Amino acid sequence: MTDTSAALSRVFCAIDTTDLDHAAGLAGRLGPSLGGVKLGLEFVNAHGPAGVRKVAEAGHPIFLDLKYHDIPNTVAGAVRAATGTCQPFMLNVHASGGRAMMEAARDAAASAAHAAGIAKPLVIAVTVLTSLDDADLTAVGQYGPTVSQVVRLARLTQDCGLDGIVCSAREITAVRAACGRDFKLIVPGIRPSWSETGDQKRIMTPADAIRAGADYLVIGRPITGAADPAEAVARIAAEIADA
Ligand SMILES: O=C(O)c1cc(=O)[nH]c(=O)n1[C@@H]1O[C@H](COP(=O)(O)O)[C@@H](O)[C@H]1O
Repeated sequence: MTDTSAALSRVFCAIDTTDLDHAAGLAGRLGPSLGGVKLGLEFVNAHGPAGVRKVAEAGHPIFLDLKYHDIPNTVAGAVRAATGTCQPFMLNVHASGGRAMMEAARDAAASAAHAAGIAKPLVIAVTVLTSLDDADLTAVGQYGPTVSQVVRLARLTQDCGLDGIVCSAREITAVRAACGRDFKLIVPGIRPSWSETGDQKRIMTPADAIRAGADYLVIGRPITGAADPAEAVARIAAEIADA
């Protein structure tokens, strides 16, 4: 990849904050080529759908990251409500919520988007959080290397008719082999060599993750915690463009 605009279009910036003005201002400063903005539990619990709509005024597609994990009826209701009020480009559930829950989420997103006359959001499923490693999985009773659990949940997600998954860059090759090229892979746990790891355990650099086959990278603190977030984004785009 040689074009920095194309590189930037693969990046969703995770804006995890309770400060509405900061979030909206940051979204406006990150440039029109940015793939999108991810808003999650911290921001949405503080500001709700009205806050999401405010940040969306910057013009970026919104990844609504609320990681739904509940009984099918409850998740369907949440997805229906969120699709109408937040009009996200993409939203997520936990794959470990199971088949009926994922199918309910898929159908709710489609029917709510149809009713609102908007495009159906991509519905994706989180496999194994990037903050977990093999030992953490074993501690919660899930044995076997993390990659096996990710591939198992990726196959189930695809079989339920969802659009893709969230996984770490380390599982991309195995998931591509199992699920093919068209299944969307959204990849957090991205750490440029110049950034701090923090609570993430399964990490990779932006360039290596794109090289491995990620569709979108989700990057938060390396951008939002930088002295100059726009400069950090430009640096990441240049690294990806060189990949
Ligand atoms: O679904 C997600 O977005 C997600 C899944 C996952 O396995 N790991 C993960 O880090 N995320 C989110 O991706 C973002 C990563 O942020 P940073 O660690 O600051 O780059 C956070 O907002 C997380 O909530």
